[in-house]
Amino acid sequence: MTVKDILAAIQSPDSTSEDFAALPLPESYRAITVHKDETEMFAGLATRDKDPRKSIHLDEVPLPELGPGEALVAVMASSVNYNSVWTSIFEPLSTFGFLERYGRTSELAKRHDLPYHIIGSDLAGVVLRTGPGVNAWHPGDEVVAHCLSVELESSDGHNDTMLDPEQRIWGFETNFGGLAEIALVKSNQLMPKPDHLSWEEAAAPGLVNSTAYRQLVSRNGAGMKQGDNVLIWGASGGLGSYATQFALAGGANPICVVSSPQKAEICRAMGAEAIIDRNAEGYKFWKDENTQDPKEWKRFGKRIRELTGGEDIDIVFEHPGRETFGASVFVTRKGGTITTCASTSGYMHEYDNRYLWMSLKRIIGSHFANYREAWEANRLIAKGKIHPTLSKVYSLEDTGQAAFDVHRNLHQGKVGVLCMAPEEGLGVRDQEKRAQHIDAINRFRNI
Ligand SMILES: C/C=C/C(=O)SCCNC(=O)CCNC(=O)[C@H](O)C(C)(C)COP(=O)(O)OP(=O)(O)OC[C@H]1O[C@@H](n2cnc3c(N)ncnc32)[C@H](O)[C@@H]1OP(=O)(O)O
Ligand SMILES: NC(=O)C1=CN([C@@H]2O[C@H](COP(=O)(O)OP(=O)(O)OC[C@H]3O[C@@H](n4cnc5c(N)ncnc54)[C@H](OP(=O)(O)O)[C@@H]3O)[C@@H](O)[C@H]2O)C=CC1
Repeated sequence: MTVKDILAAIQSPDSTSEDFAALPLPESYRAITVHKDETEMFAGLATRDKDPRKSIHLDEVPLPELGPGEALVAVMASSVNYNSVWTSIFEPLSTFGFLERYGRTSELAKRHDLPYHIIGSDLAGVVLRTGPGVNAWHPGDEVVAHCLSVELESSDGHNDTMLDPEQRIWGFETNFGGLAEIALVKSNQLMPKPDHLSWEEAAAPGLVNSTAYRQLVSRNGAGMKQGDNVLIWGASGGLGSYATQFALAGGANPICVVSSPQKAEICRAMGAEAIIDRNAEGYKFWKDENTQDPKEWKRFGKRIRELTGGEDIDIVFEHPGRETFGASVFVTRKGGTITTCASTSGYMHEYDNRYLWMSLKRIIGSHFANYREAWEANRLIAKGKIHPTLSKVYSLEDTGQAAFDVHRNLHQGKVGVLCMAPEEGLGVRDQEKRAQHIDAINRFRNI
């Protein structure tokens, strides 16, 4: 039995759940990996010069054993997330440390501690097998998977599953991720595939859409409300393209920051009106590596006031980190919120704390999304309220180039990867719903 036979079953309209259950599984499959014996390959290089094309491999790997509460999924498509860029440049840590630590927790978790790491935290595909105790999902189900892996044996995570002490991001802090022909997930990661989308469109939103939902909309994040002025950094990027949609759909007023006229145009096409091209306007928040320039924070704030009719920012959607954080804290209004989920440009932030405490502002740390938030975010995609922001699609062989594009900020929105799917555009089940949203679905394509 080979991956080709699985693909034939997926592509046949007559395949039943019983057919999928009866399909023998292959002994091995192709997967995108990084190698443990290469973690020092970029030692001494600047972050920018670490090239994912050199560290990312396409390997034939053995099929992992299926455990209780788990599912093996045939992956039709996946997407590149920035966490795969971090993995491939071994920053800020090598992810093999996460796999070793996980491996020490139980006999079953030992499977994850391997000399190769199969990466990827998104997928759209078809369930092949479920482990003991899985009743809600069956072979043949068309699914997407969110990337929250939790054990839930401690009460700490029982109200908010992100607070589980054994919380991990699948395909980053666990092995057997989505950039592969087959993936291993916990069955609670599975959600119905939005039926009006192709495989690659369905695989694009997962991680970033769920993260933006918690960070901006959920009460665990900023709890955005109608009329809020929301400053969105990287508004046409992975996270930002969903934050912009949530702001617009929720009656808020996004102030979109981007770095080119082309990206500004995408934000305008999404419906945003207040757009700042940080490149054209030449903001330089740091005079040198150690000194910020409050005059530049003020110039930025003045520009925001021009765009809002004199109002300041209720919520900052932060992720660039060191480069922007001082400005983000400054431009937030009295009582406003800075919500952060990352530090792409550096994790040691600096800001003037007087502007935080004297103006009663809050900084909220946010990370991915709990089970429920991920489900709600996927539901909005399925209902056609929020749309995938897929731009370019690569083959599995070219994943290194796809990750390079994201690392160098050469991409727009989300970059997709075809895993088992032989071509783009397959897997759409509801053409009528698709037709209603086709312009929005294609908004980021091939630009
Ligand atoms: C969904 C997608 C998301 C993204 O894309 S996010 C972006 C990508 N992700 C990242 O860049 C994050 C990568 N992760 C990390 O950098 C690290 O993962 C952390 C910095 C988050 C954590 O570092 P660590 O070394 O794993 O953990 P420690 O807590 O710093 O160190 C563990 C030791 O420190 C002790 N410790 C922890 N808290 C305390 C405390 N409050 N008081 C005293 N000790 C403490 C522990 O017990 C343990 O000790 P013992 O090493 O001896 O076992
Ligand atoms: N904690 C979590 O759960 C999650 C964290 N992340 C993290 O968030 C970060 C962003 O992810 P994602 O949105 O997918 O990545 P993308 O690269 O797709 O988008 C980020 C955007 O940020 C902007 N940007 C980058 N550097 C700077 C800078 N120095 N100053 C201002 N703007 C900048 C760029 O837009 P432009 O050039 O147009 O301004 C870029 O398009 C990554 O570090 C990632 O690891 C992502 C998802 C989940």
